[in-house]
Amino acid sequence: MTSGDNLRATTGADLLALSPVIPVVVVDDADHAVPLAQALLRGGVRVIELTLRTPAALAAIENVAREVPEIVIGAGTVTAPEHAEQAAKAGAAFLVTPGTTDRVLDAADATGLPYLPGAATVSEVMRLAERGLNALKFFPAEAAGGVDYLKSIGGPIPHVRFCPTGGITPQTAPNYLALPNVGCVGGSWLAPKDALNAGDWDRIETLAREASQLA
Ligand SMILES: O=C(O)C(=O)C[C@H](O)[C@H](O)COP(=O)(O)O
Repeated sequence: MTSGDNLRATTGADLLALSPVIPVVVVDDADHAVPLAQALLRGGVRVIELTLRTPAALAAIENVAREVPEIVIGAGTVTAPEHAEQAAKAGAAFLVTPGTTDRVLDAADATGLPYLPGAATVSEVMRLAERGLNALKFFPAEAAGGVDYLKSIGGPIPHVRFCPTGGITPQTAPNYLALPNVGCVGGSWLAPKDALNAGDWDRIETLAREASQLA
């Protein structure tokens, strides 16, 4: 990973080091993506995960990759093999999956991009580690057992590190970030739907600034 304006991630471990919080964003309007990315950057957050949950997502990724090169743009909600290729074509610099299947992993590998595969159980974590994947998304973090669960995984499997995501808040994030096997957390709270729809970029900048200072 390099720093400054060329901040990039080449491995899963790099992805965990980009920011204390990876904003997980659902965009309904591709035109929101560029001002959103700019607001996150002003707030000190240099990474964004745009979920492939909406028809606007791929165009949104394309817009950010083209117009805001200073931010590291990733595609989330990669739940099918074809999503990986589509996201890479749109300009995504990394991929995130909520869970894993062999076909999705193969497709993610084929893009050559770094990615965070999702896992929620010890066996899933072990299977991914066998494949050499040691930087994972822990999803759904709160529902699957939260901080205590992750702490327990760190006993037998200390070399795997996580980006827990799902149900995390600005209040609970520091508890996760204090664990040695957590590199960052993911959260949608940085880009609330009402702020996006209202074009309230100042609010998003403020939320980003607060998140970037969590450690
Ligand atoms: O879409 C995906 O790929 C997911 O895996 C789910 C998201 O990461 C969470 O929905 C974000 O969770 P919240 O911060 O609780 O809103």
